[in-house]
Amino acid sequence: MKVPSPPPFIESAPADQRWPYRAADAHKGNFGRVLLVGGSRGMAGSISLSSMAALATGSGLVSVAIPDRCLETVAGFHPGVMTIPIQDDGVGAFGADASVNTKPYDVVGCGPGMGTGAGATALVEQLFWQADQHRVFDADAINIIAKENWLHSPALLRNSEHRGKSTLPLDQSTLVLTPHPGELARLTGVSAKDRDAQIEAAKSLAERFGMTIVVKGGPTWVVSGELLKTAATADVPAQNSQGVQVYRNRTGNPGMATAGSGDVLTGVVTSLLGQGLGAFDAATLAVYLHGLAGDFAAQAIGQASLTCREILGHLPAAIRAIE
Ligand SMILES: NC(=O)C1=CN([C@@H]2O[C@H](COP(=O)(O)OP(=O)(O)OC[C@H]3O[C@@H](n4cnc5c(N)ncnc54)[C@H](O)[C@@H]3O)[C@@H](O)[C@H]2O)[C@@H](O)CC1
Ligand SMILES: Nc1ncnc2c1ncn2[C@@H]1O[C@H](COP(=O)(O)OP(=O)(O)O)[C@@H](O)[C@H]1O
Ligand SMILES: [Mg+2]
Repeated sequence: MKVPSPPPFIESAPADQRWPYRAADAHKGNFGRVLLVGGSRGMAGSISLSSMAALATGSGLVSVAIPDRCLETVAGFHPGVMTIPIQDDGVGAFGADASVNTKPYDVVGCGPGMGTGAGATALVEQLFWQADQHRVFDADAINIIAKENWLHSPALLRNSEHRGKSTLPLDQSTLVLTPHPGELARLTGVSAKDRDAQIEAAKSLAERFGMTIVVKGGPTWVVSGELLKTAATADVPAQNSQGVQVYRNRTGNPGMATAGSGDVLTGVVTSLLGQGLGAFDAATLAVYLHGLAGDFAAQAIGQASLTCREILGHLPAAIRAIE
């Protein structure tokens, strides 16, 4: 099989034509069963924002797995979101033996507001292994990978022996990471002040593991090794010299530098993966749409007053603009 050549650097949004089509006889099962994992007492809003963003961008069914003590809080945000209580450590974080059944879902988004304690670490480790399923890791899921040094010493994964494997699956083409510059600095060791070096470090990870990385900021970049690893699963090995796919987003504004705005993005990326887009397509369309919603929100109320609520509230207008 011929290894696909990487697309050229994409300057403008390629996203406009790619909104998932809705057939006349469609039902909710056609648009993705989404699971979001995260939250803790004090940061229940984060994962709730992700869940509402998933619903607002077309997901058919959205469930949120949260520490038991947060269930009523999260359930109160949106009546369309289902909640799954997970073992609690007694004070509103995931308990040390926390685990989650991901089988019924098409995609899992994980990380916002979950902290980096024992239970959160156990959940992220579980999900890290499940490379046969699309996953989005944000915030504390990324912080945990960095803290545990799993990308650089995958054998450190504590459950390795139980799974009969000694190292992390090197094909992580189903994984999307959405770090802000602080999280990317923890993951790569490259300072958040050196944007160019951060993007290069993200490209190296994308190339090595096939993963897709959304390097958030103004502007946001998406780098992806998805095609390389997809090619590697056929009858030829990955030819990493082919390079990674790179996209620079052109929507968004500094008004989006406000708490919870990244949590909304996590929900949008997860939603689009659940609707059948590949990792690179889902990530690029999500950042484009999220930025456009932020631009509409800024037009409506100004950058200073912009909050995560307004980004969420303008997602429908952003979708209408690109449909
Ligand atoms: N409503 C909620 O419950 C919210 C919960 N959140 C959660 O709060 C926890 C901590 O996340 P935070 O992101 O606040 O904290 P972090 O400590 O991860 O990030 C903040 C630090 O990262 C660096 N940083 C971030 N963006 C940067 C940029 N654009 N350029 C340079 N440096 C940058 C800065 O050093 C900054 O002090 C996570 O679990 C997160 O999901 C946040 O998502 C905010 C909303
Ligand atoms: N100056 C900026 N210009 C454009 N977008 C920005 C800017 N600052 C932040 N954003 C966007 O806002 C979001 C912030 O994400 P993050 O820091 O994870 O927020 P939180 O964790 O509070 O939800 C990202 O999508 C990022 O691209
Ligand atoms: Mg964040």
